[in-house]
Amino acid sequence: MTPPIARDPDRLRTALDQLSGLAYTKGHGTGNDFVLVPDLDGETELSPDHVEALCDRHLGVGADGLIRVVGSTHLIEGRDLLAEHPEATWFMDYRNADGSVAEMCGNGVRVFVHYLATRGLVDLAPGQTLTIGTRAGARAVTRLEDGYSTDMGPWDYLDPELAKERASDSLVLAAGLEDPRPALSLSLGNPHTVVALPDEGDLQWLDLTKEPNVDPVPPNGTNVEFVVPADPLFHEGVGRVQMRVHERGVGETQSCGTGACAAATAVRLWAGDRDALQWRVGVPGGTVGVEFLPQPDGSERVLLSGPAALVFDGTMA
Ligand SMILES: N[C@@H](CCC[C@H](N)C(=O)O)C(=O)O
Repeated sequence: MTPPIARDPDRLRTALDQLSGLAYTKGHGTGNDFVLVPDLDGETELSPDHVEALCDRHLGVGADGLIRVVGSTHLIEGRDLLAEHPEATWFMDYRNADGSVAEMCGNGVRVFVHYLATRGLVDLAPGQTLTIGTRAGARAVTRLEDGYSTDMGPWDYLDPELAKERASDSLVLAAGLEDPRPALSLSLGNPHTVVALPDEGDLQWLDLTKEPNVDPVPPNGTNVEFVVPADPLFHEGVGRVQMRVHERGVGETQSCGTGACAAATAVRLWAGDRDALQWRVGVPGGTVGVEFLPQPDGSERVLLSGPAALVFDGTMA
């Protein structure tokens, strides 16, 4: 991640000048906010500088990430996916605020589908499901009365060799913690490293303006989730976790959907309770639901549910 002090305002201003006339929509899922750029026919080239400038909270629109709304036939990753999933005709081209590409965004996928549904680009009534393309593969998103539920695919250990029989595979030190703490790295299509803290006081006092130190750092970097399991952990059969997150390519965000799935997965593994299928994960921007669906081959698919909102439309001056 680029340290704020290294920001180059001239480079970002130049990038913004090149985007004059660009239409966008601002949206969010539990406070994880995005600039959505409709590019239905794949005609808009967005460089890392363009993305960084649009996401800049001082010079641009401001967001944790950018989502290009594009037909799957208009990018290589989309065309590759269409061969196996011809129904995935829309592609969520997601980028982090620093301009880097990420495989998946759990909150973004709901906001993306909400955009398609409310702008009349797809017909999607509550109860109906739409499959969309992402760099982590096809994802089925079901519209609910009050939000969306996404089949995020199976969770996995980031490094199955290292982690399978162990509760942790790395150490994480963050500003506000006295000592490095054990952590477990998981994949939800993108990489996550989950760290448990003893209580909510520890969570509140973390300073996530600085990037946490992960040792060893996974090959493609990682999002870091700090979690506090509720006490008692279960209420009416639902597991409860509070979380803060430092996202790869962004910094601290109000919420991270894939991160919430990783947090529930790690806490469930640590609790040793594979029968606990329903979880609620509290984040600074709200609450999301996580459900595990055991599969005949022993894997478990993860369902993520939560709200999606569009806030305003704009055009770059
Ligand atoms: N906020 C997202 C995750 C976005 C990508 C992440 N920063 C990465 O680089 O993997 C979510 O809701 O999942």
